Amino acid sequence: MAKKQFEAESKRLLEMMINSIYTQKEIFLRELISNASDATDKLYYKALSDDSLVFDKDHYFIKVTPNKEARTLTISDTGIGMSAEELESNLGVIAKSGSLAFKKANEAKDGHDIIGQFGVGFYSAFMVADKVTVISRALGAEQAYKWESEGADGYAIAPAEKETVGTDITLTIKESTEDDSYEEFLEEYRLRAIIKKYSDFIKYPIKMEVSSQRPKEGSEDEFEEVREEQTINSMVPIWKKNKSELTDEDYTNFYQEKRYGFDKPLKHLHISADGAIVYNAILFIPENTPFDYYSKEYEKGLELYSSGVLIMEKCADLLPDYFSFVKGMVDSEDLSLNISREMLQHDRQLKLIAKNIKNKIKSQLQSLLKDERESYDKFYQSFGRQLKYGVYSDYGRDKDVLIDLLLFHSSKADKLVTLDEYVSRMPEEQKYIYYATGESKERIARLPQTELVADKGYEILYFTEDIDEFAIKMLMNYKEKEFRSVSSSDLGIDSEDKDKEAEDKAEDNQELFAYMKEQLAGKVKDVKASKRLRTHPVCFSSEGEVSIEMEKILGAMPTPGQDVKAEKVLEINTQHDVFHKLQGALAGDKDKLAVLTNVLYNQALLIEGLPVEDPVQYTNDVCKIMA
Ligand SMILES: Nc1ncnc2c1ncn2[C@@H]1O[C@H](COP(=O)(O)OP(=O)(O)OP(=O)(O)O)[C@@H](O)[C@H]1O
Repeated sequence: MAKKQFEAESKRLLEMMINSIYTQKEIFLRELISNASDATDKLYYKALSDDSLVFDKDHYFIKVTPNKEARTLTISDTGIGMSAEELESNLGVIAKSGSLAFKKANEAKDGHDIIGQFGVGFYSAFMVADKVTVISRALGAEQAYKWESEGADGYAIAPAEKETVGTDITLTIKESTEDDSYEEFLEEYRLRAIIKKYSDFIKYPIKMEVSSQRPKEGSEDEFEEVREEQTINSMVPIWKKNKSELTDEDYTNFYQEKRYGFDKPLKHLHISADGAIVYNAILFIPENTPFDYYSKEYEKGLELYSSGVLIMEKCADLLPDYFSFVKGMVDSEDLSLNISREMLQHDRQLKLIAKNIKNKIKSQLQSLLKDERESYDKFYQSFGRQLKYGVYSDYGRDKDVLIDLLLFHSSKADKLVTLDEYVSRMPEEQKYIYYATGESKERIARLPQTELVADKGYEILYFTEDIDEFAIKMLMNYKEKEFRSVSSSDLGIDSEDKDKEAEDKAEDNQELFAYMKEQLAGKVKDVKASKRLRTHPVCFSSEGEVSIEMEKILGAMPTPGQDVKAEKVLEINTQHDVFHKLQGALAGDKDKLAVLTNVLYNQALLIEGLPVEDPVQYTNDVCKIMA
């Protein structure tokens, strides 16, 4: 059977190309500037093997010239140019990349990276132009040629005049419609912004004539507008510079110029990786929490460059959620781009980079914690909560990465402590890592439930954020020491006398506790003599997985029908005077016992920061006692 070639309907293909590949029109400029840069790189390569050519980088530039009256935008370069045949084959055949062919023929790899590879970027000009005119003179040729096209209808090539080697591409910008404005592509400020955004690190100067204000000659306070040619791009990417040449100030300037944040970076990381995957990255840990950081509006991600050209403004896949505060950029020549350069074809390389970056950030944070504790504390103030969310989310999948980066308030230190610090100073007989939850350190320190643990001289971690206890539940233990809430029914503390005493009291006071329990039916699971209270009369402890703090947090969430309750146990201090009142009331005045029970129950609620269920009843009961 005879084999036939597919026929591409070029017109349709061009239309599809123009209208469906790119999501943003502005990238046409990136594509044309990248082509101009490739054309100049080709001269450089030629000079490597041709002694008659001298390549002096300073002689080459790219120029962008808008002309509002004529509605044109011209991109000129001093690169290698194209002959009539090259115009025909490179611009007349969609998906034919002269640049890719050139790159393959010149395997040299020394930082002059040819950008083009798909052979389609040029046609993106038709997204904003009705007509594209290319005038080009090839290196070594006397005659220049003009290629002109109005898009799908085809193109024409004819001899033309051009004094110097290189290419001028002139776009006749489309008229604006109701939906789309094209005028912006003739505006100086807009062109400058697009160049800065995508092509800032093109290694040849991108020049444009711009207006600026200058003090008038002979006058101190008068200014005049002048037109002058300026180089818009920074050219040398800071990440390609030698680390030893760069100061902290250089990095801070880069951070601010790139508008990664309005603050100063707390720390930077400069990575030049050339292992399994080659990439450069500059990453920043910001000093302050961005105002929208803990909201769903916040978008994580790093800028992604391929050979110095911006591909994606926020590549989310490069950062795990728990490090979403990190800002910065990654540049790699090893990425498999898709045709629009807006996405990556397959993400093996990206996954490798992301993994590498994650490890680097973690080690950076670890050394900050070890060597610059004050800075780490500052960082933790801003982003510690995110690390704790990281421990909790995905069923604790990443807890091992994060566990040593966590800090908590403590009963024994003015500053935040790590779990390692806590465990390393635990007395030998201490079984658990104790924690207590509450609104603030001060309030937690006053909680009756902490009395026994504190009396024992054990350190207590103070959990002041909603996420703390949830994260700890996910961790379960640290260095084989289990976490235990000071409110839990079993504190694992041997206080035999107390235990015995409480058991005897329970025995003796069975009737009293049973009566109180009945009074509080549906509200508490049990009423019993406390082993943990020393001076306070009453408190709650909880049984089961849900703590009282968790009940509060879950109760405050706007999820209807989610009524998760802790199993509360009302603990009574049998050493306290009020206990004798209870005993007396059981024998003589049941009504009074009911009043006392209700008041004690509500007091336990108040201590926990839970709402009193019936404030009128409660105050009336208090008054009954007072009267
Ligand atoms: N300014 C220029 N000077 C010299 N040659 C050019 C110029 N612009 C385009 N070309 C030639 O035209 C070819 C097609 O350009 P086009 O932008 O469509 O694709 P590309 O740059 O090769 O690939 P990509 O689609 O990845 O950008 C280029 O490969 C190059 O050979």
